[in-house]
Amino acid sequence: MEKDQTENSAIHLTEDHIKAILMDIFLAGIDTSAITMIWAVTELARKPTAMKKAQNEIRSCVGKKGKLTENDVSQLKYLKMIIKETFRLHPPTVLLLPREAASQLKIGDYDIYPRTRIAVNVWAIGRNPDIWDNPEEFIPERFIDSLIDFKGQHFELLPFGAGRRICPGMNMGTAVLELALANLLYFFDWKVPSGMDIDMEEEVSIAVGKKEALTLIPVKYNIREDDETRHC
Ligand code: HEM
Repeated sequence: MEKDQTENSAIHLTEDHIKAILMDIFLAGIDTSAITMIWAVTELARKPTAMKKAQNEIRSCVGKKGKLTENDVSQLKYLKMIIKETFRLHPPTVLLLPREAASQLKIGDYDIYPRTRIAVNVWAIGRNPDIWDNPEEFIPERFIDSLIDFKGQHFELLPFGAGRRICPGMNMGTAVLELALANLLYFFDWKVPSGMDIDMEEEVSIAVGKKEALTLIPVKYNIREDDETRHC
């Protein structure tokens, strides 16, 4: 970045800018994606039918190629539903970033005065029974015929926020998640150790992750002779 700077650059970046950009990527970008990945695998481990369905989709798409690319991932419809459903139940930034009312307004029965700090509880919105059927249950299929997406246009599902302060790393975060999750599901079957219950307690912090580490046994998937590469 520093090397690309010239006298005539439209934007002049100092070393402090570069440090801040890197800090943003590490603080805002890594925990959130890692936490979402852990919740997705946790939910799938608790719902083996959904895990199997996702693996069938991925394996029949990749076939004997033995390698997943971003092009493959763009075709994986069920995987994308799993990610949406994970964001609904486990948005890592549960209260988004705080807002401040610029002027007097009314939200429902509440009068909000200027400069009031407002937190949007997207965790609660994602579990609101007035919006979602069986809200506590992990059901990726609920998105089959639904137009609801998480890009800030549908207020039922706001894991990345909305408006001018929407997460600028949304596309990168989603791409990383899709590719990493697809790889984990393609290369391994995941078993819950016998006699172990999966704990769902959350660890309250800026990004809300799983309190207890997730322990699963990976079983390497062997590509079969009859696996065909289908263009999915
Ligand atoms: C699963 C992945 C991610 C989730 C769920 C997520 C979620 C969020 C949320 C909810 C906000 C606040 C938006 C609001 O209040 O309206 C935010 C802000 C932000 N995110 Fe992300 N994020 C993710 C990945 C990333 C990545 C990969 C980067 C950078 C590489 C990133 C950089 C940022 C930055 C810089 C802000 C502050 C933006 C501002 O204040 O204007 N995020 N993110």
